[in-house]
Amino acid sequence: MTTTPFKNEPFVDFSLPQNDKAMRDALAKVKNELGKSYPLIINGEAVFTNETEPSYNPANKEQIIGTVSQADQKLVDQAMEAATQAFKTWRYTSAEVRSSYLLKASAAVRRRKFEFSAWMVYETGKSFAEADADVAEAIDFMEYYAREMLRIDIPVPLVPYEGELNRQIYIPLGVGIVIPPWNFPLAIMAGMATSAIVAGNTILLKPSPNAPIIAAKFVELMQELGLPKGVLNYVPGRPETIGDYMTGHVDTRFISFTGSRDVGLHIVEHANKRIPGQKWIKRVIAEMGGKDGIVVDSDADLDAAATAIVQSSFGFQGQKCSAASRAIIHKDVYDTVVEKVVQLTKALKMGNPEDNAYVGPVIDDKSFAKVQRYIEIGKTEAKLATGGELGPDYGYFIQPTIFIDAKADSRLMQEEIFGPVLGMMKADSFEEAIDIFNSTDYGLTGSVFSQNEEHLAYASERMFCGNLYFNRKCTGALVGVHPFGGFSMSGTDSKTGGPDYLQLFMQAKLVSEKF
Ligand SMILES: NC(=O)c1ccc[n+]([C@@H]2O[C@H](COP(=O)([O-])OP(=O)(O)OC[C@H]3O[C@@H](n4cnc5c(N)ncnc54)[C@H](O)[C@@H]3O)[C@@H](O)[C@H]2O)c1
Ligand SMILES: N[C@@H](CCC=O)C(=O)O
Repeated sequence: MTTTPFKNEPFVDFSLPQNDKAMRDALAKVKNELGKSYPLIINGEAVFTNETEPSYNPANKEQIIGTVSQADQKLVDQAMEAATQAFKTWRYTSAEVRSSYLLKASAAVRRRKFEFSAWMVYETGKSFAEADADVAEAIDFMEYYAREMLRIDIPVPLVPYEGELNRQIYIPLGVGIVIPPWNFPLAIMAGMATSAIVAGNTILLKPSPNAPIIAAKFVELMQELGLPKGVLNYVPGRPETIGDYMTGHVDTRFISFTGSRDVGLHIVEHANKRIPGQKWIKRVIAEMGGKDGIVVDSDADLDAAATAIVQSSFGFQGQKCSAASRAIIHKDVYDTVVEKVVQLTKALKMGNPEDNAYVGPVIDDKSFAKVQRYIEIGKTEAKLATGGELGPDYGYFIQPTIFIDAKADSRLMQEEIFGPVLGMMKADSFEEAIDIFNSTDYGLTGSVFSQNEEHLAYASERMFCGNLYFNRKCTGALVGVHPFGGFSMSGTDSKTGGPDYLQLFMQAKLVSEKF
């Protein structure tokens, strides 16, 4: 199958009236669809259960986006059986056919991009631009992985050996459990689901309880495309009811998880217990938290640095694993950078994502309480420079908050908050700034603003993070361009959107023919 070369999906320019109108029309259309009930999808069939869970709009706590049926362990077994049966044929389906489903899906999402963005505005409180970037990334993942599967399907050249024909091929693993987070509810969910299935596996997709409707809409789309039944099973359910059951299931061959450090570590530990009758070591791909930072050198472009700090810290209310929750500034420019960052932050508009406000709500009551706890902790560890107050009480709104004169080993600067809270501190030297950056358990993203080539070379070698950016923000990796994943407690460095990713869901087989 020939395809055009991969290129990233362009972002929508909402400053153009026609795009702004298209988005608002999509919001109106989706608003009329709020409140529906969504079933499990097992073996291509809709399964409604008595147990259901509502998904709420974080910007309007009373508004129900939809209610979702909930799987119990019996239904997980049914889904596991469906996936196991489907694997028997899907595994031998050609790479071209498997890839074609992803190309059709990306085209369908592209046609409906405003609609999918509208679902994210309602279900997760994303601004227009953040929702569009999520949709664009979902399209990119599918376009990229479709092409990657075709590339991997061509055996790599081995050392020639007289009288033998040898080739190394990649074959799928089996039935996987795909467990995405809520914060990139289409992009990461779709990327995780389609990478596993294009590699020839079949899956049980357990969506986040905070974003099950968007996942349901995506699964509907895959079904409309005719994806064979049993390949993608939609199995929402309470983690405490089915989480360990799924990841500890004897028929589970691999787990693709993206989420918090604690849950990721729990899954790694739980999946490593061999179940009687289990014929393999479960493979776990886990992408976890971050405590990312931006280092500003004494010779940096201070306006560019300040803008990048604010974008990286408060885009989507700081609810990104890549978000800059730390700014580490050379002492010579500290006061100037603090002043610029505080000024830019005070200018950010908080409001309803439906009105395209830049700062929307945090995702739910638990996050709302957690961020407030860290603001109180921050007040004991550093100096509050701006923010710290709550927004309108019809949603989970918290002002973008900045603490200055923070200490490297404080909780504020060590623990993932996952909200609109930034800690700023000064470093006596560039080298000390790099040491401070490296002083957490995480290693996901980081940026350096400097015009000193030697310092950039030093950072390239010494800054310990999976995604290191020079003179730009530390969020917004592009599929194929910035393979994404981190070290230490940020996960297994799976590098989503990169040339090594699909092989994580496959195993290499050597075929040797003597003639
Ligand atoms: N490294 C990355 O690429 C990346 C990307 C996005 C988010 N994240 C991280 O994810 C976190 C935010 O997402 P979240 O709140 O959804 O994380 P979370 O860990 O609370 O949940 C992630 C997923 O795990 C499920 N889950 C929870 N307990 C489980 C269990 N015992 N067994 C099976 N599944 C279980 C949840 O239902 C959800 O689907 C942050 O820490 C963020 O840094 C990391
Ligand atoms: N890949 C995204 C972050 C995903 C985690 O939340 C970025 O690069 O900003």
